[in-house]
Amino acid sequence: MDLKEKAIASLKKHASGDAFSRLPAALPKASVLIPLLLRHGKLHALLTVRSVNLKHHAGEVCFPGGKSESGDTDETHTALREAEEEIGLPSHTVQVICKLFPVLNKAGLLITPVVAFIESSFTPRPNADEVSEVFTLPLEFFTKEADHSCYPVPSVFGPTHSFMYTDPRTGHIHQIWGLTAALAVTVAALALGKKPEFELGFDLDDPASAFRDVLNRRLSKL
Ligand SMILES: CC(C)(COP(=O)(O)O)[C@@H](O)C(=O)NCCC(=O)NCCSC(=O)CC(=O)O
Ligand SMILES: Nc1ncnc2c1ncn2[C@@H]1O[C@H](COP(=O)(O)O)[C@@H](OP(=O)(O)O)[C@H]1O
Ligand SMILES: [Mg+2]
Repeated sequence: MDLKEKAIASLKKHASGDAFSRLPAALPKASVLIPLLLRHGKLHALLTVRSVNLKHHAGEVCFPGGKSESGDTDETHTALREAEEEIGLPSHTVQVICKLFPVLNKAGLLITPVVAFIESSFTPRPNADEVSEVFTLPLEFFTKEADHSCYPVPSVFGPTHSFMYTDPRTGHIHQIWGLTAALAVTVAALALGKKPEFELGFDLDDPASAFRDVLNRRLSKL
């Protein structure tokens, strides 16, 4: 099996399917697309920098995504629609792999991560109202200790991870932290089948249990 097939097989083992479809319907929902691509023979992930003019998370690094709208058929539809709106990613060129476990953010938004492969040749067309920059980086970056730090402040699960990534293409230094870092670390560990050099915070063989526990704990406090 090649790198991409291995990643797909490994990610599919952790697909949440519709296991979370019976959660309280009233919870506001959002989706993020975690776009993976092959570049120079390695798995990469695509991230965006949010416009500084946005009301929430201005200037922060995040995956393409956003809130569910009434016309969306499901969480995957939301992720693909948002990615098309934000970075001009044509939905028909995206190979959706799976949905992962949803996470509840601090604002009480239930966020479903949708993992997908996009074409290596994709050229982003950022919508300047929402996205100021798009960049890709090797997925294995999120398994290394070198540019990683950890704060003892609870995030989605375990402590808050933070990474400083210097994009060799632009020289820009990006901080990737909190929710986005937690998702990136998870997908890197699952897709590469590799424990990070730092404490992951959950069992790589059974991440679903850890995510379910965290979600139930958060839901019980609502
Ligand atoms: C997917 C969102 C939650 C909603 O999309 P929208 O704002 O409508 O485009 C998006 O805001 C998002 O991905 N936010 C997180 C960005 C991030 O990871 N920032 C750094 C850490 S903040 C954090 O982790 C706190 C939290 O959200 O619980
Ligand atoms: N055309 C537009 N111009 C400016 N802001 C927009 C916009 N379309 C959406 N937004 C804002 O962009 C943010 C992300 O939207 P989405 O959920 O569609 O990704 C939201 O703001 P907030 O930062 O207040 O959440 C939303 O109000
Ligand atoms: Mg958005």
